Amino acid sequence: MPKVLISDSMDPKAAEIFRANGIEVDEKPGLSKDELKAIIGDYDGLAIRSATKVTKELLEAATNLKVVGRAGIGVDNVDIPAASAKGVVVMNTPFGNSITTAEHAIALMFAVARELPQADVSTQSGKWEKNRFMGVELTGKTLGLIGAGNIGSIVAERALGLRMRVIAYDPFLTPERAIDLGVEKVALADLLARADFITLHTPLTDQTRNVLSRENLARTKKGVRIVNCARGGLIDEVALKEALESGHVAGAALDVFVEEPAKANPLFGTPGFIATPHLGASTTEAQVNVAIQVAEQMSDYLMTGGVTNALNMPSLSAEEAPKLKPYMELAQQLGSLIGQLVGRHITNVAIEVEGAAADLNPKPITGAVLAGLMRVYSDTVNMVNAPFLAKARGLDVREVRHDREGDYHTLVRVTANTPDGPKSVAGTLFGNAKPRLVEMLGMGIETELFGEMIYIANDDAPGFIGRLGSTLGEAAINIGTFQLGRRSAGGEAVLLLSVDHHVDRGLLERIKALPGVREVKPLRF
Ligand SMILES: NC(=O)c1ccc[n+]([C@@H]2O[C@H](COP(=O)([O-])OP(=O)(O)OC[C@H]3O[C@@H](n4cnc5c(N)ncnc54)[C@H](O)[C@@H]3O)[C@@H](O)[C@H]2O)c1
Ligand SMILES: O=C(O)[C@H](O)COP(=O)(O)O
Repeated sequence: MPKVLISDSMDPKAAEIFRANGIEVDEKPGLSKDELKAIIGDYDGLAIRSATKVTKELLEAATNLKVVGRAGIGVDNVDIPAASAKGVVVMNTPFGNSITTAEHAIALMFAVARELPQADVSTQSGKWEKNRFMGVELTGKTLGLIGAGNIGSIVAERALGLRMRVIAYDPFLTPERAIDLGVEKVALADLLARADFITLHTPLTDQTRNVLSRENLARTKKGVRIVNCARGGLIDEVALKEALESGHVAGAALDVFVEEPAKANPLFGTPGFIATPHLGASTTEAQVNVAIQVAEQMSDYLMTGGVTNALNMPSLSAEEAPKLKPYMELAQQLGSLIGQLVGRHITNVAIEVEGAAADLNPKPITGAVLAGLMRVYSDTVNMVNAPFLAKARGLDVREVRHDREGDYHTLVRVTANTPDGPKSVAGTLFGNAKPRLVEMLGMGIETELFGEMIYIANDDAPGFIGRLGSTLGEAAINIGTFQLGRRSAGGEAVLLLSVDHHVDRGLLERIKALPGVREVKPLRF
């Protein structure tokens, strides 16, 4: 039974769903880094929010981990390249808390426009500072959105309802989408110069880090008010403090900080500054949404292989997964066979599908071929890390889909280009379920690929099979299956035999020494 650890506080619905899916679950929010590292090896899945840091070091200790599920959007607390290299799927719930976070941004915009938190503290301390708190209206003001994705779009819609004018800087926003949203797409410099309010809704990346840098803050309109419900690190906090103190920035409301938990921060105590402790997603509705989604997605993956909202693997729905499963098994076997036949000499690989296979999502098939192929480099390779490993090795991968149907109702062919020319293997499914090799190096041969096998290329000549049988018999090696393919009578032939025992180097040398043998390789599936 797979085991999942929930290491951040999460709605109880998550644990209920894991249990209902037959998954054992432990809820241990608030563990220290070392405590988490000490137990992570026991778990197949890790469900987190933003507090748990999934570092390379933690992943190294996570010897059984298959999936990290983020109940929320931002995954900057997960080392995705390290997870991918380890073959761990990372998934998030990209929509579950968008409305809630957009509402928090709007709430902070009002709060900063009318200094609501400051007025609350003053009033409750017995002062009646009616003249101190002179705010501004939102109506008619220009709101500058930096990032117009899921959350930014909802903020835009709400702001238009408040009769604001909305301009947006987002290099990936298409002109059509901007028209749909009712926003004006602008360059960053234009946004900085024109916005009365700026709200940030981008992930933290190398391109967005410090997007409100000291220089860019200086380019903003005097009296601008700034809201950040996206990520700390998008704004230079020290420069923002100075801009608030000088009065260039009239107010700023931040939900997120460079360092979290933000127990101390240069901005704390600065006039015009409002802080919330990363509450953007903290509503009952959003937390129920993301808990349900993450538990369902992780359960699908652990129990059926279905993949939804993964950041390092193509999606595979729970409906597709059972249909694709035998294909992935076949694809992995073909990749493994070609890898074992040609070793590390492959420069590029083509994965062709025809017949029924051509109607399927090709990505999982490609991933499975690469997972088999890349075994020549690493024993720990799987569908998640194989494409990354292939890329790192400079392997060029091509997917080809044929509409034609050949001799088989469904076929997957893998062709590797090597310095000795192209080498290919092909397989089908018997009864839509059982993988079978049907072609090898241009010759028809029909066999299952399993356990320990021996591949022999030889000259098709009388007496060879008898001599091979005797050689194996003398070594007490029992033959399980025996399949022969040949290009033409008396020409080049291939043999694939499964054996019940491990074949040592000495025996392989004796087979190689038999008359007519061109090549011998042990295979393992
Ligand atoms: N405070 C919270 O509790 C909270 C809650 C939810 C999400 N978030 C954060 O909000 C952010 C946005 O979430 P989302 O769901 O809208 O994400 P999204 O992926 O839907 O949208 C992000 C947008 O940023 C744009 N973008 C990317 N690079 C950019 C750049 N260099 N300049 C300008 N725009 C750029 C993208 O094109 C995209 O449209 C994420 O960082 C997420 O982690 C915070
Ligand atoms: O990216 C997100 O989804 C938010 O930052 C929410 O973070 P949280 O789950 O820690 O509240």
